[in-house]
Amino acid sequence: MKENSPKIIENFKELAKLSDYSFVEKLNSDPDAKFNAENKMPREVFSGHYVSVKPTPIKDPVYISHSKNFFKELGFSEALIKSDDFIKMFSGEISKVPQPMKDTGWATGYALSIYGTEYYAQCPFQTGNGYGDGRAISILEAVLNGKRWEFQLKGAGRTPYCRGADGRAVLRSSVREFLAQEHMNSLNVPTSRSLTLFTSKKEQVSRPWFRNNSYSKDPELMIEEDVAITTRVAPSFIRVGQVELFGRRARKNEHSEALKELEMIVLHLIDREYSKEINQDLKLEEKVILLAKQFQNRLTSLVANWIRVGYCQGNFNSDNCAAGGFTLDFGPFGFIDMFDPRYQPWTGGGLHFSFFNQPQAAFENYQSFISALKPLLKSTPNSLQELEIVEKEFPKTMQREIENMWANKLGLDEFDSNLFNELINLMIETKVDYTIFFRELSNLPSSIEELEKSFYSNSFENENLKSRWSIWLNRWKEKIEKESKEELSRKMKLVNPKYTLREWHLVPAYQEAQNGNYKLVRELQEVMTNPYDEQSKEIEVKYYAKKPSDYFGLAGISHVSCSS
Ligand SMILES: Nc1ncnc2c1ncn2[C@@H]1O[C@H](COP(=O)(O)OP(=O)(O)OP(=O)(O)O)[C@@H](O)[C@H]1O
Ligand SMILES: [Mg+2]
Repeated sequence: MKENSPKIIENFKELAKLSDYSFVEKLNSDPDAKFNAENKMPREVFSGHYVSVKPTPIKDPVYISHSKNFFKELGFSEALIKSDDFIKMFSGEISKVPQPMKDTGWATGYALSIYGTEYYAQCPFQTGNGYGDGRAISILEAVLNGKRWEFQLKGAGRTPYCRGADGRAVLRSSVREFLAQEHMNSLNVPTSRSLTLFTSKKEQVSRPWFRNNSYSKDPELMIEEDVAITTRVAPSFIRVGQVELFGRRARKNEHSEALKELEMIVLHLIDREYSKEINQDLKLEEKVILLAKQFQNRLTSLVANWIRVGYCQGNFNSDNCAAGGFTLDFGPFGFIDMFDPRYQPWTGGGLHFSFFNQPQAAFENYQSFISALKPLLKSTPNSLQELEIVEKEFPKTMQREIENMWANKLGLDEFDSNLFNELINLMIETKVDYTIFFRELSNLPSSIEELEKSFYSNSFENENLKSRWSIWLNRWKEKIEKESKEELSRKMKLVNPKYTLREWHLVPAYQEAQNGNYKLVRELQEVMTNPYDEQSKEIEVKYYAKKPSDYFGLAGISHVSCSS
């Protein structure tokens, strides 16, 4: 028992000793950084994998929450969250950290493809050289209990990639990201992790938003919001877009080191995210093929998991797609209430990133990733061909993952397309609450009435619909009959969460936080980090509930216009 429990890091000095910045040391830094005093103005970054940037701290940081679970996993003592040095660091003040910690952070450039099309327009210089981490700054790498982690502040001020924006994140979006990220982990879906959440009452920034009780799809005014910094943690923050940036430069031979820099970032990605699966001694081309296969496995499994838990990443561009195959960027996200395959919570996102289109969006990102790898195989045509074969397998792999996921959600040994298609039709026609429906189904109901609490409309007035539901339920029951009832119900409840983080739960939590009351944020954190468990009656009444009808179509609840 003892051997497995992590070594506890009692204080900040011990944490400092464990820092180890191999990222910064192995990769190329932007050679122009030294000519720019602070690197906080938009400018083109032509080469190098990262730019050194000092974060801009938020003044008089106010603690809102930290992840107790993740502290435990890292071996962080709870005392750390009370330490002034720790609070300073994770609210952006790193100028006086003890060595070997570094007193500068780093931001990385990345490219943008939207649904597989390369974009340059979002870069202020129209070259792509000014696009990247505009407000995310990594500040620490450390090996903790044998595992390497990168710590990144979101909302820590301007970088060369800020494009003239303020480099800040507001309290609203930071509360959403902090909670959703931890929730995702507790749903057993791979994700970057939340460490801490701090706000400041001393700085406000403006964001486009809606009037109260508005139904507008477009933002109607600018509102002032307090700033905040969340720290997220992952083995790396390499995005598909980042590999693409170097892939594009190599393809166009933009400078003499371009191909070398692509190779470096790809090998680095393998080191950081795929070292277990890909042997160090293989040749470059073999590594590239394995990377393509492994990323395919992870990405397809990730998207199947998102659908399983009702999550929609409303802006699944290549720059929001982590090359390690985990969830990244909890901005324009939503957890679905009423089932609709076209659900898209973010008004800026478009239908191509809607709920059931996520597998296709993932494929587009995957193709962008593969294109970025191709320059590395120019001199090995056989490997290039093999890579293209792997690429073409994506839809099949995705299909397999999705079908397995549906089979598990329904407690079946095997996917049954007839049963599934009829269910989807019924769910759409009846307007069911996605989470409640599958959780109630996990109780193995004997009649369709037992599922009614997940229905938004009074469907049983429609005899035809009612009889179709009964037929469906009977057919489903025939399929599951072989198993022990208790065991099956238990298994289904492990994949069908009882609690998901709905927007109308988040709204009062961040609104109260804006007033200095963090009780709801902490309550939501507690509930949503145990999403599969039965919790108290009071919690059930409050959170295991359909979206109230007044909220349908309401701006800020049913859809968001600004995720930052
Ligand atoms: N307030 C801001 N100041 C500077 N840059 C910003 C700001 N908001 C967004 N950006 C940048 O705009 C780009 C697109 O934003 P997007 O909403 O996808 O990302 P994000 O939520 O900031 O960050 P991430 O993907 O790092 O979680 C990103 O490169 C991001 O860094
Ligand atoms: Mg983003």
